[in-house]
Amino acid sequence: MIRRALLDSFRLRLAALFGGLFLVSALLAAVCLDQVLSDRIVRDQGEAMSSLAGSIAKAIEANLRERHREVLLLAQTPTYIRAPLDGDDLRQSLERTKQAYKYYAWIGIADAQGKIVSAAGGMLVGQSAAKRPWFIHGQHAPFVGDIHQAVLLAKLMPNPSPQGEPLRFVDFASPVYDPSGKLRGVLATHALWDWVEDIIRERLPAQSGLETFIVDRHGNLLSPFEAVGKMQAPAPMPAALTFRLGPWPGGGDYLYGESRVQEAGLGWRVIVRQPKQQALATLNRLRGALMLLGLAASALLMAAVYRLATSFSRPLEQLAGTAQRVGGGEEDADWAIRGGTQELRQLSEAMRNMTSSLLARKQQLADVNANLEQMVADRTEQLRESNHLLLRKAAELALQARQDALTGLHNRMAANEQLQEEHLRYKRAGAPYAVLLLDVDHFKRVNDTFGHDAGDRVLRHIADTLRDSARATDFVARYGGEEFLLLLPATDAAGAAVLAEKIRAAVEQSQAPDVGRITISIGLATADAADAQPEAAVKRADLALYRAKAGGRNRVEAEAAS
Ligand SMILES: Nc1nc2c(ncn2[C@@H]2O[C@H](COP(=O)(O)OP(=O)(O)OP(=O)(O)O)[C@@H](O)[C@H]2O)c(=O)[nH]1
Repeated sequence: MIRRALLDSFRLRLAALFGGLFLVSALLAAVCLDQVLSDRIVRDQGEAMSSLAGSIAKAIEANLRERHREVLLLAQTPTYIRAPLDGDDLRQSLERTKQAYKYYAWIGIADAQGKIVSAAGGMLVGQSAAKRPWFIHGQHAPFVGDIHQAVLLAKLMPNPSPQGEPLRFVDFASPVYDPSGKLRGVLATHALWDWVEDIIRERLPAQSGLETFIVDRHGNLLSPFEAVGKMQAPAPMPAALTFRLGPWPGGGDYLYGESRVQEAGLGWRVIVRQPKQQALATLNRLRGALMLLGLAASALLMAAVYRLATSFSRPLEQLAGTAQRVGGGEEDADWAIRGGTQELRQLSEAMRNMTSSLLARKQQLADVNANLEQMVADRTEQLRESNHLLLRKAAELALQARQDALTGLHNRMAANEQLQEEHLRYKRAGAPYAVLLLDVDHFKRVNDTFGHDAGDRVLRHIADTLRDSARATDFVARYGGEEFLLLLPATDAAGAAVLAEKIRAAVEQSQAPDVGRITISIGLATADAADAQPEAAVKRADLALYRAKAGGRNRVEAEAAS
């Protein structure tokens, strides 16, 4: 998750992209540079080695030339031309010459037959040099002999070399003539090979890692001694070349420079070599330095890009944070950003405007919603009131439907419903009920005599009287025309008869409006277990009423006993 978050970061991605690109560029540049530098370094190193070889060759040449000239000049001095060859003058000259140059191992003179007649330190005097090359060639012309091991001198000279290196010499010889030009003898010196070694040492520090070889014209190694006879020298380079990078006979790759010793026709070559690996060490170091430089520069660039990207991304993060706060309900969040480019400031301004616009619309919507809610509440209240009114009206209507308009008593429909209820209660609980059916006597005459309105008033008077006489639990209804019904719950026939008589008497004794005295007839019946419907009791009460009418009116008549 953390890694994903890191990779998701704008600044890290940008820094990695630029750092990576730079690193790849640096690597490509390093590869190209490597090729160029590699050629350049090989050339410089090769030329340096060639130059070193040249410097050594020149020093050898100069020395050879000097020794050669010294012998030549000595042979032309008067002492050598005129003095006896075995005389003191000549011997002293030989001694002085030997002492003047430390590498002279031997200096002496042989007569025309090759017999050594004088020498510094008296060495080899009396011995024959007739077969020595220096004598053979030196009779005719100045001679410089190739390096050779001591033949005659070896037995006479101590060898200081701890490695057992034999004494080796380079011979210089010159013919000695008398004033008439006749050969008197041959003057010769044997110079120790050490002078060559010293020249090399002077020019080549021991720790340089460079090796120097001297090769004769036959390709044989002359120096160093350890390599003589064990190592082969590479073939001479073409004149156009001064150095070469390649295999060395016998193994290994080397960079080596070569120079020829031009003096005395010896045909020596001086070769300075270095293992290829070592020669290219500078390149390797340079390569490492370049890599390090590339890496360091990449890291620096990444840091710089990271800083730059941070300055770009921080305002964006600020905007994202503000957007989150606005989303979370902080409507007055500040959209201002610190720093950033013109485009980011434009974005910030646009976000601020968009938020303001959205918030204004949200407020409008809230207002509309609030109005709507108020409207719904108002409508609901109106509906509730209408409903209430409707229910009240319905109740009133229901009441009216069961009320007699003239007397205010229950009407026939209400009486029938009440009878049904009471009959069910009777069936269920066994509580008996009684029914009184009342009819105004000769009511037609009232109407006829006093008018219909007076008749109505009489009916209202009788209703009042019934209301006053009956118990609160009794049900009084106008059953039709001038006929009334009383339903008496929990009342037996005797109780009902008492009430009926009380009512009858009350009506008779009352003064009806306009009319004065008025009477009523009453039929009485009680519920019977055999009654399937309450109408049966009403029917029986009606029969009793009929009998009361027939019996003379103003009386109570109970149902006939069954
Ligand atoms: N004023 C008035 N008269 C009514 C009303 N209902 C019925 N009547 C009258 O009551 C009279 C009933 O007369 P009848 O049925 O002949 O009986 P009666 O005259 O009372 O005679 P008996 O019942 O035999 O004593 C009729 O003339 C009806 O018009 C009413 O609401 N108001």
